[in-house]
Amino acid sequence: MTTIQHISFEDLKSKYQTPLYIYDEAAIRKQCKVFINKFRHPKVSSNVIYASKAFLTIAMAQLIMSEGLHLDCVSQGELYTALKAGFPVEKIVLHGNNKTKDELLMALNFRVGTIIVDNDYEASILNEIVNDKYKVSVMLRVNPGIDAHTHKYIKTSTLDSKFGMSILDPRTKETIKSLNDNPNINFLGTHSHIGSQILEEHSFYDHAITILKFYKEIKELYQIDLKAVNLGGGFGVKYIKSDTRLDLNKVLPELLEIVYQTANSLEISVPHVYIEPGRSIVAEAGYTLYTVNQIKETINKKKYLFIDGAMNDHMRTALYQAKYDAFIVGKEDMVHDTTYTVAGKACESGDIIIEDILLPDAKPDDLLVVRTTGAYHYSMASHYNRLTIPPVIFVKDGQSKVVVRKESFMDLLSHDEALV
Ligand SMILES: Cc1ncc(COP(=O)(O)O)c(C=O)c1O
Ligand SMILES: N[C@@H](CCCC[NH3+])C(=O)O
Repeated sequence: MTTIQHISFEDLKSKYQTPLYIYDEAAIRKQCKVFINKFRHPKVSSNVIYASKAFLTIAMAQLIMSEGLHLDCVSQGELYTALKAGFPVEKIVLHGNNKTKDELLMALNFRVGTIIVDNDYEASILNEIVNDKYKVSVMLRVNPGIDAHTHKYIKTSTLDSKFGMSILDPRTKETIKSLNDNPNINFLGTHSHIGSQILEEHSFYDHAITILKFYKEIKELYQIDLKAVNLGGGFGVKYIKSDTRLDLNKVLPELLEIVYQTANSLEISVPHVYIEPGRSIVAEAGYTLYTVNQIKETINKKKYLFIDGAMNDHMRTALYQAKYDAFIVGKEDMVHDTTYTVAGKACESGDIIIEDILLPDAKPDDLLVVRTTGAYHYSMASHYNRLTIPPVIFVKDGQSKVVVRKESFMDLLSHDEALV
């Protein structure tokens, strides 16, 4: 792979320098279409909401809008980006486990489509501030206690999780009742998300069944037939060759079929189903292009390949010990017989991009492309050591377009105030 969308990595380097986040726009669009076309069922209505935390810029919000997905925002910043992009407000879902009253008011003022309430305290604030001028749709985030097989930092559904209210907690049902009874709220149902980068399809099915059983309890207790269910995201992607990609063509329709069958057998209404994928829309469409700066061998013969980026633009290895695949441009067909640890410029021993990867013999000025960096890379980037955050480009049909321009040192200083 020496080109991407018919453009060579060398040309991208000459035009934009490195490090550089590159998105294959066609690949993102293709993935959106997979979700839109496969998350369908003749008897179940459904929508796909893109979880913007994975990667959001104005251009990305516009892409998502043009593909017809809804948008999940978890902060005022994400919400503001979406609104600036012209995203239809009724298709925006506001999340967050720790929303301030200001955030809730902002959501109400802008008439955001749906607010997902995290807990009973937040529900009490919302119950107070809604009014009869605008009947907002609301869901409650619940925690079904599904132990998904993924890194502990990206599990979200254990009983002591900071997100949502446990379905085993009696206060959860009371909160649902209070929201449902509020005449200024259109209470839709529950939201739950079992974690991220889940590669076992059964976790998704068990999740749906558990939630629908909870819906049955709500119906029996309060005679409330909940209208909708949001089953979150978490669809795993392929980072390295040994990962088996989740088969979305199978999982997405199957999930709706399971909702349909389970609702019927429990004798509850079949709810409208939302899902909220983030990573699976963008991860594999993204690449980070670096230039090899130095190669260093330790006394123990460990070989470091120092690139011109850092953990700042690639946080997931330091944070989750995530594994990545990479290649050296123009050397893809050479023998891969040297083990390198790819590391960056940050002043941290944990500043590792890839630990132990087999590559061909590398030289300074080689271009290194790290694959599958489209999700939670740009969005988690930092300015540690006052490094600038790389620009972001979209490529498609031989054309490249800057969607986030290169930061300058002046940008870095733009919020500083001098002492004297
Ligand atoms: C509430 C919620 N929805 C959606 C997502 C998106 O998850 P993913 O990027 O794994 O699809 C997350 C992140 O884990 C989340 O916390
Ligand atoms: N940031 C995480 C996933 C986000 C989880 C959101 N609840 C990652 O990079 O894998």
